[in-house]
Amino acid sequence: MPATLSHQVSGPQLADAPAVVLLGSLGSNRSMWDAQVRELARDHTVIAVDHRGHGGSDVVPGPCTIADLCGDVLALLDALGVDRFHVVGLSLGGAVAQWLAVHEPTRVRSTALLCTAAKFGEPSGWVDRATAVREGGTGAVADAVVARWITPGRAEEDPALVAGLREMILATSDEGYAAACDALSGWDGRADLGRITCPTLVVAGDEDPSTPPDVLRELADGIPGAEFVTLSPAAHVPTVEMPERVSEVLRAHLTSAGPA
Ligand SMILES: O=C(O)CC1=CCC(=O)O1
Repeated sequence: MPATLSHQVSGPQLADAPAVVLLGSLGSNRSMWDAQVRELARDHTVIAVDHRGHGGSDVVPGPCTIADLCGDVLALLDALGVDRFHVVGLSLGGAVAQWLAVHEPTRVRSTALLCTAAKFGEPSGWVDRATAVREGGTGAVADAVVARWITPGRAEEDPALVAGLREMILATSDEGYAAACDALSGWDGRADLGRITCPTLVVAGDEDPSTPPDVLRELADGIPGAEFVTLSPAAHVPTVEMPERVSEVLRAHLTSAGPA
């Protein structure tokens, strides 16, 4: 049964305005896309979404899979009357975007995969993180996670940005966060990458310790015709660290992918 997802629809809601779905990382909410929403909503219907257990979305107790998260997004889009869409996903959101591109090829117009992976390391790391959060809450991991989101140089210059991101993680439901870790532990999309046929952009952060550029390069190499861009200086969440550059790269991708 799909979860009801908190979301924000921005921009022209006309039949001819292409829809763009924005899906964020583990422990985030849709405010991580605020800058990109402002830019892209000038001429797209932008749907920024909170994953289940994140932001204002339903919390569904117990483990889930990437396919479950995709089912939530598809149910939301069906309810909004959106048939075809571009999907932009960062990290966890990028796994959801990959799955959608593989399994819903007639609906997905293009994908942009930011700071993500076809497999996020060994499953045991995610099982351990899920246990840590179920036992100690998101506070048990927040400092370590936020240190990977922003480059050390930027974190030193902008402690308010770091504090805001930490709050975002702390505001995520403990069970929602842990369930998303379960989804990441079971995620391995490597065998399916060749089935992604839509225009695809892959974006790396040059200082991303979670999904370093070689992981993104491997992802791009597995997807026929994928374009690859590295942002610098950027860690795991460039949408907040270098928002204008991310908006520019996404606009160029959406323009070249076209509405069809
Ligand atoms: O939280 C992290 O360590 C990085 C990450 C992996 C998947 C995701 O969404 O964030």
